[in-house]
Amino acid sequence: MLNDIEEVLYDAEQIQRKVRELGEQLSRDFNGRNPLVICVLKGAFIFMADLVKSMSIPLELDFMAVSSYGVSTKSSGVVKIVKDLDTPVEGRDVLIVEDIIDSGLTLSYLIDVLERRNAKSVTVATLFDKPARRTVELEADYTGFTLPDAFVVGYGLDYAEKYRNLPLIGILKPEVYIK
Ligand SMILES: O=P(O)(O)OC[C@H]1O[C@H](OP(=O)(O)OP(=O)(O)O)[C@H](O)[C@@H]1O
Ligand code: HPA
Ligand SMILES: [Mg+2]
Repeated sequence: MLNDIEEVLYDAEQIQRKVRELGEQLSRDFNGRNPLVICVLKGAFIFMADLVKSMSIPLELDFMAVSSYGVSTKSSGVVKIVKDLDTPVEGRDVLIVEDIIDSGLTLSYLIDVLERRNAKSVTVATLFDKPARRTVELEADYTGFTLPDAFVVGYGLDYAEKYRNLPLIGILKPEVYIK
């Protein structure tokens, strides 16, 4: 798997340190609000698991699966809800946990859905951000790392469902996806 990585951007230790900082910050900011923390599957599953372990306040979890990339390094532009939440969001302080914001299409769609369901507040925490690729204007409230304009994998992020289990984040060699 590591043979397919062109460059490691952040190793496991750097990621763990950042996730801990974000968790501590979120614990301070959401203290007393019992947030509904939403994991955007599949990509965010590792970040979510590590993040909530660093959050020392009462909170609830739920999961939503959306997909727009398929077997491609470019967004199809069509965001599909593959699995919806089990919990009503009306009146709740919602914290969306994302692995990466790239074009911004996934997140702008999700924010819209949650606002239409009358969430009390919608806050976004993303571990990675690729601002150079944005097609809709959008910024996260909490960001771990800003990345260059390259297709990355690891720490939950995939190419064609592979590499999610790498503990680091790295740039995928273009020859893996350019045939
Ligand atoms: O800002 P965007 O251009 O919308 O890209 C970001 C989204 O794309 C990826 O999900 P993907 O659709 O690949 O599904 P996955 O999480 O199951 O891999 C990633 O996990 C984000 O949710
Ligand atoms: O760079 C990326 N890698 C993996 N999945 C993604 N989804 C959006 N951008 C990316
Ligand atoms: Mg994906």
